[in-house]
Amino acid sequence: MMLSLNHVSGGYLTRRIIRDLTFGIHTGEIIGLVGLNGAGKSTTLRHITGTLKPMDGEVTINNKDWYSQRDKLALIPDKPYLYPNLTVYEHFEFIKSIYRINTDNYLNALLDRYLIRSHLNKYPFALSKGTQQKVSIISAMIANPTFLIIDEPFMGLDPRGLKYFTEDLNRLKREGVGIILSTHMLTIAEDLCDRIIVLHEGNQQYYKGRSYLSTDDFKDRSLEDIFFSMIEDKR
Ligand SMILES: Nc1ncnc2c1ncn2[C@@H]1O[C@H](COP(=O)(O)OP(=O)(O)OP(=O)(O)O)[C@@H](O)[C@H]1O
Repeated sequence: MMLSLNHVSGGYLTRRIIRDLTFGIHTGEIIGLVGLNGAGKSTTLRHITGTLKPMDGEVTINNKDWYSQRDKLALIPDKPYLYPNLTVYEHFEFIKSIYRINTDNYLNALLDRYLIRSHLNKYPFALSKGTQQKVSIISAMIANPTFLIIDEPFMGLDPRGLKYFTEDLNRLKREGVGIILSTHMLTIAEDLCDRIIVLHEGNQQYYKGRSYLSTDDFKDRSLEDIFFSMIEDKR
């Protein structure tokens, strides 16, 4: 199964932020999206999750229109969006009811893994930022998505949470989930991602492992090195 962006341009009202993006996310792979502040990473992800409609082009899942396939997507946003009037426990119950899923074993395992059990009866305002982030991560995982869309997930996590989260992303990939994640953490992206898209001033460039897909110029150079050469060249 594949989620595809076909010549997608878009932005806000009349302001075009991303231009002519064309790439696919296969199930069982992790794609990284990197770029400077304001490059359009979150805007790209908002087009994938349907929060924004493309001005041109289209987003499809397995060649079907996005809308009919939207239950295959889950989002971990950069700022956790938790319902203020629900406790953590009620939050998970709500997710289970709207996705009509019974994932209690999985949920229980994740509660222990992310140390959330002692927070189950708390409301979001009483949680630390990182704990809110973990609730958001678990909510997306128990929805059993085919494609997981993640916006800068690493910032608020403690080292333990970060370790388990990166392990979980690799596990989900092995289980056949397609993942796209935006991040500023280049070294994590390089370790985790099968392919990386560098967004810069509306352009997309690909980087895979240590070999650049279309030219020899980038062979054997780190993502950080390539990233800086891409953005500094264009100043
Ligand atoms: N809701 C919005 N309304 C209008 N313009 C917006 C909105 N959100 C973002 N923008 C603009 O779109 C451009 C791209 O922003 P976006 O948040 O996609 O960048 P980003 O690559 O995710 O940045 P960061 O690394 O800082 O998170 C910026 O110029 C920003 O000002």
